[in-house]
Amino acid sequence: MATESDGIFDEFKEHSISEFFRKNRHMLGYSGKLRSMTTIIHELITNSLDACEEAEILPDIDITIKKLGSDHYHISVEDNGPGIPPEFVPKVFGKMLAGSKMHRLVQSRGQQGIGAAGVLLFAQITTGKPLRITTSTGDGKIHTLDIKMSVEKNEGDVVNHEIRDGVWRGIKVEGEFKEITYSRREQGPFEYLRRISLSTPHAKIVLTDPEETITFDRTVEIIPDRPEEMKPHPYGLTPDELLYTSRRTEFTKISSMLTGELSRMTSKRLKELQDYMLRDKLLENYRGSTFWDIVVNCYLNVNINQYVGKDGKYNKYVDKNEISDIEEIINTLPDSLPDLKIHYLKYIIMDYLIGKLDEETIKEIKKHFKKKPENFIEFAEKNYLNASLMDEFKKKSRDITKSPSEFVNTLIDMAMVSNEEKDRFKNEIKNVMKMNPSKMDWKNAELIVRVIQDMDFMAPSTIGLRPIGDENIKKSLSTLNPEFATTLTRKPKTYKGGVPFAVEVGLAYGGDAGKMGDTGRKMEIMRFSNHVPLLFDTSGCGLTSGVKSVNWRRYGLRSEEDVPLTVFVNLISTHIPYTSAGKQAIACSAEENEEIFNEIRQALMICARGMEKHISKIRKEKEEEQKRKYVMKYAVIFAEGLASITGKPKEDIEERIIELLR
Ligand SMILES: Nc1ncnc2c1ncn2[C@@H]1O[C@H](COP(=O)(O)OP(=O)(O)OP(=O)(O)O)[C@@H](O)[C@H]1O
Repeated sequence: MATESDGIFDEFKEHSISEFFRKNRHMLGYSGKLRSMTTIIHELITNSLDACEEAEILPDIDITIKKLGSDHYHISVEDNGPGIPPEFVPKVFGKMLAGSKMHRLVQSRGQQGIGAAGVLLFAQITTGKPLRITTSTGDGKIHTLDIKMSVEKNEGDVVNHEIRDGVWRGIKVEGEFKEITYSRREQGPFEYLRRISLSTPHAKIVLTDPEETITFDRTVEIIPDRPEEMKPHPYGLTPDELLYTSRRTEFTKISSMLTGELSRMTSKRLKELQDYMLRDKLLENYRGSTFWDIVVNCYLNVNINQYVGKDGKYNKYVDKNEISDIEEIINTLPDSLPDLKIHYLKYIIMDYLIGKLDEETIKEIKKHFKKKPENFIEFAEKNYLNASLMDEFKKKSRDITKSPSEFVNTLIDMAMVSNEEKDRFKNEIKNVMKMNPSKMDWKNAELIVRVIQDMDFMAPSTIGLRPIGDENIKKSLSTLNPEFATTLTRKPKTYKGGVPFAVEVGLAYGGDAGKMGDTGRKMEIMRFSNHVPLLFDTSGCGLTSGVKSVNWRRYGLRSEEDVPLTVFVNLISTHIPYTSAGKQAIACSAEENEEIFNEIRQALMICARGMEKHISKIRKEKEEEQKRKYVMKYAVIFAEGLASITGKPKEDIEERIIELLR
């Protein structure tokens, strides 16, 4: 019998990631002729800078752009980095989602493993030609490989491979591209390289464009320390990530995987983690029953369900006669229990009931319990619990007994949990910890992640982050010849539980700062992420919304339109939350990522205060100058008058008046 799905599924096919991007090249930034040109340069130069940074080499990068036809160019980018071993070249340039950076928590310009292969794909789909890669790791052999991409397989094919002897180290990528154009306009390679040289002052970049050779020389001779790799912080962990790690780790036990793969997870913390797991497993065991039921059935052994509705909430008023019931219940508490724990239990009973009692009754209760510790009634009045559900109890018990082992002991003391039960759960947890990580299941991953949230960990390490630094940003901004410049590098913080980031900002006011607009110079926002300039998708970027959220008028600017101001913002992180694979906008607006957004605002507002002082000082000086000029005009007339009255020389009087005014 024919079904509706017949026919539809005849067309069902699987596609490779390369096929996807062949059809959706705009997602990688290949849309529009100028943008495509800038994207090629961006992908290749950021790879060169990353490689040099990692190998601690001062980067020397040569870029040549030759025009072959109206939208047809030959581009070559050569670096003096560590080079790529020839066997990796087809993978780097012919395979998407392959690289050395995606799985590491290290601050780098690249993070996806798509860029280089994207360049090859673009050359191939616009000219049909391979990309030529010359590489040497400095071992005396220079390899030249022509690579094409087998799109269906997402693999690189070596079309030609030549080897010669020679002393050289680095990578040269050459290729022909169509559907691109070159211009020195704002979003072109020239401006991109100008900005990258501002944010990477230790790099020397030589651009030979169709007109001339321009050198963006290094302003700093020191190689910055290489960013350090950081392990993920427990707070940022999700069950899915934990499972993912457990399938890839080289550790053979879950316990050693946790201490080995996570930061701040010491063996002491690991022990604590197991205590928390025990607590949660015990509580989990009682899930579904109300606290009241547990208290009544397991501990007090008095049926008091009459006070509790099906939803676990108290459902009727307690009358005066029932007060004696409460007293009776409390009197049934075994004497053997430590005082503190008896009181704790009483609080909860009281909390529960008092929530529904009127003034009169409360007075009555107070009278009944007046022999008890003073803080008892006070506590019950202040903190009454309306809900007696298990979760509420859990929350409260966590607050009261911070330590999970203390809590478990309380449950045992209260006879709510037996020692055998505790040992059974404890063994279960021990076995989980001893298990091979490949055996970890979703349930255990979820339990571990949940209890981690209740634990105290030191904040994630941020030592691996490498800012551009105040001095370097100032040096860069000085190329704009501003009247005033200020910079600020904020202390590193973390977002989404554990990803380290830091914000750096700079303001340059006056001189060549700002960019030409219709009404003169206007505010210019220079966005950077991990030192890489972002030239496109300005309005969709959280860095822009951070800058725009500042009320600049409050800081002495008359408007944003007619001001010579350049705002420099660099976000550094081990993982930049880009909005797309094209990596030109960051998801860090107020709604998307409050932590980053607030840091940008804070940093800008601090810098803006300095700028405001400068602007008001300049304004004041101008006003005074104006006043002085005005008074001087009258000083001449005044001197003339005085000279005719006193008979003294006019010049002498004039001189004295000017002196006086000064
Ligand atoms: N010039 C180079 N020198 C040395 N290694 C390089 C160079 N270019 C690329 N690589 C290596 O090739 C890998 C893949 O590069 P690719 O540009 O595809 O991705 P990525 O830089 O890791 O991330 P993204 O896609 O975000 O740019 C890099 O991770 C790096 O290991």
